[in-house]
Amino acid sequence: MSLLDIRGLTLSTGGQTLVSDVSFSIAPGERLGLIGESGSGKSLTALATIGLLPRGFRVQGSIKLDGHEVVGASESAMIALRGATAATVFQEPLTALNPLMKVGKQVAEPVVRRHRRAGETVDRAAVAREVHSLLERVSLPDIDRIVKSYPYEISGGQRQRVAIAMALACRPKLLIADEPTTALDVTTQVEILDLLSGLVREDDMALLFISHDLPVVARVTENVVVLRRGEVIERGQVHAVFDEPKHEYTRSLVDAATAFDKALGPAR
Ligand SMILES: Nc1ncnc2c1ncn2[C@@H]1O[C@H](COP(=O)(O)OP(=O)(O)OP(=O)(O)O)[C@@H](O)[C@H]1O
Repeated sequence: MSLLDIRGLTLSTGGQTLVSDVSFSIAPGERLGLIGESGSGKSLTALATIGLLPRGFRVQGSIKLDGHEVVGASESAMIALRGATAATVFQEPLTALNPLMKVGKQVAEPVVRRHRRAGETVDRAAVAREVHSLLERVSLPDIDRIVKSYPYEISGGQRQRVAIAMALACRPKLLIADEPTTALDVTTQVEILDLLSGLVREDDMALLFISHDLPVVARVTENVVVLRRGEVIERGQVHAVFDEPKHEYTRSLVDAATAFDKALGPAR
C-alpha cells in the first residue's frame, strides 16, 4: 500500500483552478521530488496533503495518507496524522519556530507529544537527553549553547537544522520538505541537503521533496513529478528526467539549473 496516494487532486479558489487533476503516490521509504517553477502549485499540493490549505479552497479528488482520507477529514483527525504520519520542514525555518521560546524547549515539545501519544510517561531528564541526541543527529555544534538560545541567536542554517530535528522528533513515516534550502546560501544548502538525505535513509522515512530546482531534487530523491501551472506534465526516475527531459518545460528547468548544479559539486 502507498503511504501517500493522491488521485485527481484539483484545488480551486475564487473561480480559479490552481491545481488540476494531479495524481501521484509515494511508497513507504520512497523519495519523490515535486518540481516546477514558482506558482506551479507545489506548495498548495503539500498543504492539501496535511490538511492545511488556506480558507476558501475547494478540494476535489482524493488524498490518502497512510490509508486515511485527508479530503474532508475533520481537524481532529488531521491533528492525529500531522507529525506522527507526516511531518514538515518549510523554506523559512522561522515559520516553524517560536521566536520567544528557547530552542531546547521547542525541540522538547514534539518529543513529549510523541511519548504522550504512545501512552508513555517521560521525565525531564529523558526528554533533555532525547533533545540533545536529536540536535546531535542534525550535526549542530555547541549543543549546550544552542538549547539555551532563542531562534534569532543562531544562524539560518542552524535554524533549519533545528526545524529538521523537530520533524525527526515526531518519527514520521513521511517527511514533507518544501524548499527547505532555498533561503540559505549555496554551501549551507549543500550541507542541509546531504544531511536530510542521510537522515531519511537512516530512518527509512519516505520523502516528498519540493523544489523549483531539478539538481537539488536529483541530489535527494529517486523519482520526480514535474508540475506546470498546476498540472503534471512529466514524471519518472529523476536521472532519466534530468538526462532526457521529454517536455520542453522540463528541459528549460534543466538548462536553467546547470550553473547551480556545478556549484553543488558531486553528491555524497
Ligand atoms: N491563498 C491563496 N489564494 C489564492 N491563490 C493562491 C493562494 N495560495 C497560492 N495561490 C496561487 O496558487 C498558485 C500556486 O501556488 P503555490 O504556492 O502552490 O506555488 P509553488 O509552486 O509552491 O510556488 P513557489 O515555488 O513560489 O512556492 C499560485 O499562482 C499562487 O499565486
